[in-house]
Amino acid sequence: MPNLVEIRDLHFSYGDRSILSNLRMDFPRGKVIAVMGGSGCGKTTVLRLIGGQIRPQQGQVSVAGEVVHALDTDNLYRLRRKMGMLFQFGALFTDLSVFENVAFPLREHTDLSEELIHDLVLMKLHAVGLRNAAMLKPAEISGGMARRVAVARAVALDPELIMYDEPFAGLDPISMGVTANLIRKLNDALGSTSILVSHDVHECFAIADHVYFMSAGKIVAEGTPAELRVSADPYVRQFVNAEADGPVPFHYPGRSLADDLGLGASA
Ligand SMILES: Nc1ncnc2c1ncn2[C@@H]1O[C@H](COP(=O)(O)OP(=O)(O)OP(=O)(O)O)[C@@H](O)[C@H]1O
Repeated sequence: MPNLVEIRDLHFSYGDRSILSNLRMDFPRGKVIAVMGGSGCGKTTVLRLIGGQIRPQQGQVSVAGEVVHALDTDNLYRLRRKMGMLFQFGALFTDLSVFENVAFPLREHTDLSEELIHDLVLMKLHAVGLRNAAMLKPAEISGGMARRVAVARAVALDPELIMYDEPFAGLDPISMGVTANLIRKLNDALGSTSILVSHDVHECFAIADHVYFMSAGKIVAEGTPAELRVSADPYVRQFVNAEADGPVPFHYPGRSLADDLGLGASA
């Protein structure tokens, strides 16, 4: 099957508040796919559905041919071992060294010997350029370096699927570029599939094979970065050009300013 992850006819709500509706997405093997959209449009919710942390009310998510929410707990854990996740802000365990942070998933999910864990951790840290920082604590490294450690931890188990939730948030432009290149390089070196949730048009367009744009829980546009750069779609234009107003309004919906100022219909 060419797609590692497939989402079909997916509906999800928190209580009676609809978050995602009628979602259809493909994540082909070996590719880096970006999921972009404004705050609160449901991007993280998509990642949580893929990881099986929450269940859809309708439709399905399949990963490597298995329907995620149809699995029992043991099989869900087995499937999750194929997934690496970099959480928003890539939080590290502050009281563990860089080495121990990357070793953590290996200790949690495998019975590998201490010697093998040592070598695997150093190889992952080498891949992100931080082998020589192994013994430092998170407080002793920069924010950009910390993000690279979080990337090394996300790929510690050589996952088939790597999910990055806002990997560029809070980084300076140079660290952003470094992190983006790393995501692409690791995806290709490991032969994995990466899903990149982000607001950052520049970095996503630089490394993604395919981009989905979401708004209010729906896919409103998709394509390769090259296609989207020349798209006339107003939503894509607004997002790519970072315009305050467009199909996504700047103002929270409600009464007009004239009404609030008591200026009446003539104003
Ligand atoms: N546990 C929850 N209970 C109720 N509503 C929630 C819960 N988690 C998220 N939401 C709501 O679901 C919507 C989608 O959230 P989600 O985190 O998927 O958005 P997002 O696109 O990832 O946003 P951001 O880019 O700001 O992280 C938001 O309106 C949020 O308030």
